[in-house]
Amino acid sequence: MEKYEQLSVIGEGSYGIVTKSRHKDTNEIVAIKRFLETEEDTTIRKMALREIRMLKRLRHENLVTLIEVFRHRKRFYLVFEYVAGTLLDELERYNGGLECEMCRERIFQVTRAISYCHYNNIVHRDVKPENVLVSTLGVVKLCDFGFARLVTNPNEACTEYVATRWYRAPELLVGDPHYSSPVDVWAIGCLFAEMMTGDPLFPGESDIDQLYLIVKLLGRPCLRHLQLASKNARLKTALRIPETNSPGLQKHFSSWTPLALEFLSCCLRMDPTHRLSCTDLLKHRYFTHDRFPQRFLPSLRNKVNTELSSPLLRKLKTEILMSTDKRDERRTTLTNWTISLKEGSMKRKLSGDTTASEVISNARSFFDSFVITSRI
Ligand SMILES: Nc1ncnc2c1ncn2[C@@H]1O[C@H](COP(=O)(O)OP(=O)(O)OP(=O)(O)O)[C@@H](O)[C@H]1O
Repeated sequence: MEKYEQLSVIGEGSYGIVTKSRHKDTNEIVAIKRFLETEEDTTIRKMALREIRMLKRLRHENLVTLIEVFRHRKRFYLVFEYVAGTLLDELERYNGGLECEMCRERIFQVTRAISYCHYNNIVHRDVKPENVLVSTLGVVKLCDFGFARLVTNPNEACTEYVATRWYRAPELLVGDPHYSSPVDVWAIGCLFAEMMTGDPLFPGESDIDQLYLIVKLLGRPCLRHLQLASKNARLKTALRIPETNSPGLQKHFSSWTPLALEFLSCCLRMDPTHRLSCTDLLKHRYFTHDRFPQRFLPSLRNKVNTELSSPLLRKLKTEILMSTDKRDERRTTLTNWTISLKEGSMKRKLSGDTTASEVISNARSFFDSFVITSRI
């Protein structure tokens, strides 16, 4: 801990505190998440270890980068690249909602980040504006994997958890133990509507009120969820709204373009099995009708490379340097390196004699996201 100087507190969560800090030797600005005492408290220990495990598995340009993890006086510390803003800041700054193209850029990146998590069998479970970090150039980096869960067996029951209510899917509100990745898709829909209008779509004051607001706009839950809700007298009251009174999204957002509306409705289907997957959302005409991904992705990659948040670059640089012959760790030019890159089942070996930033930009030109699997 001595190598970092704390500058300010950025966020205080239920399980710890996040500070903006400076690496004393390199002047690098980082965000450090310090968990509450982790030795004695098993919940916090589990939470910290879960977040570390998840973050180590995941590397993507739209996910926050974990630089290092250490323990000091019985606590876990997670050191992240520092990202200057959040979607919540943007929502506060742009009263009445973000400009349409900005909404599309933000939600596209959020969907990419979650699609990558789902591809790796990870459900984030706490997608909300505070957890969508946004860099100065507009690069989205999803953070907070404290609630994230690895799902390998779709029939496995999940434990109940307390994620932010306003973005909670109907299946969570009725206590369906078999929820999965569609809960993140629901949250994407809520986030999108909030970006477009500036107001939270379902600002429930209690779990019952939350379900009531959803049903009031979108109509009744699916049969399975109605059956689950019928076992709970309080939930039953939330569902006592005649179907004809639910205006639906089209009436509610009558000024939206048809494609934006259709995208939203694909996220906010009451039956989770009818919601689109993130992979399909990325192919939705809302994004593709004017070749937006083809224009946006190269510019995103440029931004990422420009920002190549020095922590990420330095971490990778150090990793690569450490695994070379260690002749001179200070030099920026690497010689005779070989790294294997892997994205999903695709593998590629790169070799050369160049700088670490070129290694990374080479890697990025081959893959959207990558993990370095071996280095010489
Ligand atoms: N790398 C970062 N750069 C800048 N800000 C960050 C970074 N990581 C987290 N934050 C800010 O700190 C807040 C709290 O972080 P995080 O959500 O990881 O902690 P938490 O204890 O799990 O909080 P919560 O109880 O809200 O889930 C985030 O919502 C975000 O606004």
